[in-house]
Amino acid sequence: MILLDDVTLTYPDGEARVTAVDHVTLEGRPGVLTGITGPSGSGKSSLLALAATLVRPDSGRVVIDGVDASGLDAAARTTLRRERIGIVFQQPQLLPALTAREQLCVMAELEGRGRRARRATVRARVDELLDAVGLAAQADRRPAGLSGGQRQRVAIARALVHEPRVLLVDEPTSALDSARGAEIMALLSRLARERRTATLLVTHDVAHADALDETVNVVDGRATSLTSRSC
Ligand SMILES: Nc1ncnc2c1ncn2[C@@H]1O[C@H](COP(=O)(O)OP(=O)(O)OP(=O)(O)O)[C@@H](O)[C@H]1O
Repeated sequence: MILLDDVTLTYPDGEARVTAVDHVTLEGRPGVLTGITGPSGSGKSSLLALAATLVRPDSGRVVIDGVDASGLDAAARTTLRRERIGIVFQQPQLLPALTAREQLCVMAELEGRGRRARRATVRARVDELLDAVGLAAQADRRPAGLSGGQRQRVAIARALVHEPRVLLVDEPTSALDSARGAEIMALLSRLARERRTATLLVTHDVAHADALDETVNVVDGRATSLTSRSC
């Protein structure tokens, strides 16, 4: 679970400061895909950066799985991030020389799982994830041999290698046509449900709102409305 509790974030702007996030409270619960929508400049990316513990709020708390990240130093926040948070960026950012399977294995090694777990265990986990994102047949392909949607699927699987409790996704459909975009949104919805990951997803694209369980609309740094599919 992730809770942004009454968070405010400002940036320096000449002699003054610009308020990017203004007293926002937002919760991501296990198994729930929560969308963050709003116009350009409204503060969506800043909210995601707060959730990722990449920046500290000026006020308010960011609580991840019961741990208040706002009180931690940079090293402890990095550990928290590496253990409990997965991030999918707008562009998949894959390494050109590595196959889909290797992209995930490298991440498993970086996260220390390669040392702790037997190689065969890591390989089984990586293959299970590639299967879960529909890429079992493409596991040995490099990024150049994959479509844009397939590359984004690799990035999603890679973000889940260390079994994070929280998944943060930034505009995952912006480089895809609407059919591929809808497939990625359906995949993220299914993964959130099946893996019980609290998923926060920034999107401009209202066309994909159906896949979201909840939507927080942000305008001028403030959360103006919350819609829930279950209501
Ligand atoms: N590093 C920064 N320094 C100064 N101001 C910033 C910085 N990052 C964002 N801002 C300002 O904070 C506000 C919110 O920006 P943010 O990028 O979070 O919005 P956004 O909704 O993600 O926009 P977009 O959809 O265009 O990516 C804007 O006024 C922006 O200009």
